[in-house]
Amino acid sequence: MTVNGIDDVLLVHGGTPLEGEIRVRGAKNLVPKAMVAALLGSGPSRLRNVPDIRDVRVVRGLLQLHGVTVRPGEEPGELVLDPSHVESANVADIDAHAGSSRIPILLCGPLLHRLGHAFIPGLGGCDIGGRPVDFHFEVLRQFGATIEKRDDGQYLTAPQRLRGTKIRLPYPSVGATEQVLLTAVLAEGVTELSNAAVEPEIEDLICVLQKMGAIIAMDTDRTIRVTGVDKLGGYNHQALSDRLEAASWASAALATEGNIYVRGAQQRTMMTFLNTYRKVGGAFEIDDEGIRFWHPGGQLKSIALETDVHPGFQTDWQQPLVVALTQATGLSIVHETVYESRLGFTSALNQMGAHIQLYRECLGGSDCRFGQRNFLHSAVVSGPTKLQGADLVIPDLRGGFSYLIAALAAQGTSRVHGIDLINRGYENFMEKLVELGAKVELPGGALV
Ligand SMILES: CC(=O)N[C@H]1[C@@H](OP(=O)(O)OP(=O)(O)OC[C@H]2O[C@@H](n3ccc(=O)[nH]c3=O)[C@H](O)[C@@H]2O)O[C@H](CO)[C@@H](O)[C@@H]1O
Ligand SMILES: C=C(OP(=O)(O)O)C(=O)O
Repeated sequence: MTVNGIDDVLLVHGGTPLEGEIRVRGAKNLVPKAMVAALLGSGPSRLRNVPDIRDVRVVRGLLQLHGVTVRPGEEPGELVLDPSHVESANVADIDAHAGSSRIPILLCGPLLHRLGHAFIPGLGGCDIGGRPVDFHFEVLRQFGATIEKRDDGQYLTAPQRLRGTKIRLPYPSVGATEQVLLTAVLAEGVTELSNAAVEPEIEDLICVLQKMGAIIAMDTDRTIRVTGVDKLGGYNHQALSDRLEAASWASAALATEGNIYVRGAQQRTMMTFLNTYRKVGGAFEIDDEGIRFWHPGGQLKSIALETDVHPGFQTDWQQPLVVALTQATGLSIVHETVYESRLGFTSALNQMGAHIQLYRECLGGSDCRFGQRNFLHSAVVSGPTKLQGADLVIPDLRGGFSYLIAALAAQGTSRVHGIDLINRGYENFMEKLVELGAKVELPGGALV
């Protein structure tokens, strides 16, 4: 594997606890959506705390193709997005963005409002399940859009102004909820969405839209009501920080017996993770600027863990924490209920010496959509096990970070292939590793 002609591999010499301080910035799962929201405004928007990750670069390119001017603002990490010239956009090169991320589908509503038509190329994102987008197209149809599937993507049109509607999602999908929000705000009349996702990144997107002039009410029962308005302005917003990246570093501290202060980590968005971390035996201390995570010594404890929609245990926290669970005493149970194929990454951990057995049954509590359907979506992790360095090929974003953690916790040297994928959602991760004292090398002995 090469990226720009350079071997896409990192040598990791394990066995050193990660110690020090790193900073997380705006959330990968909020910032690109807030950038898309800027398309809805009649004037420029300012987004602060933007991380330098590939998913942000992809959306920036997509918006520029559609005529949005995107430029750095006055402070570091600030973007100014001006959608004044969207009507004259030239989107001939949009195919270049096929397979790049999941965000293009969220352009549907804004483009239908602005142009009356949209073209959405094939989507990317992590290969952790089928990841259909049927809910998205169904809700767009309900708003009044027509959708035509062609070989190169989906063509959408809105013959008239989109109309508010009443929608119930079959599952509280994050993306489909965002699709409804970004479409309903400028639709005619009221939209009522039930069984909505209520992740903190969705609340933050609602804050962005409200700043633009939208009228959105959230009930306690997963119902969101949007009263459409005729026009929205720009926004000025500080993006919520990345609770998923923060939890990855917390898991790294635990698995390597280290101590990491994560500047930017927020208690409010990480409560469920923090409870689980404490049950496993991890220690943390919260202050106004961030959270310190560390291994307090002694044995870690096995737990039963089930991923779920918010406020449950977020699925993107699962893979990094599983590496720490290989170091806990006894049998841990992990039931993945959000993605049917998010445990495949464990086979490489077994090659390193872990004992993780996968099951088709729903283990550890409730039945989920994947029970009795032949998906290996439950795991039993027995520990503690000593890990040995190995040759690892990164399968997906969080799986990739998990392999880095495993390699850092292992004895000996690992070659981790495909590391560029991690740049999709972790800002400057190699520099951060070095700051934390990790012994990592690029091929040929180059220092990171
Ligand atoms: C860029 C981004 O924000 N990604 C996040 C987002 O992904 P994303 O928005 O893609 O995830 P969803 O919440 O939509 O998916 C949840 C489940 O719903 C299913 N589904 C979804 C849509 C649909 O039309 N049909 C359907 O069946 C999916 O296959 C999956 O099983 O939320 C996930 C759940 O918190 C996170 O893991 C991802 O990190
Ligand atoms: C699954 C993830 O992201 P995406 O939806 O962008 O693939 C993730 O961030 O772990």
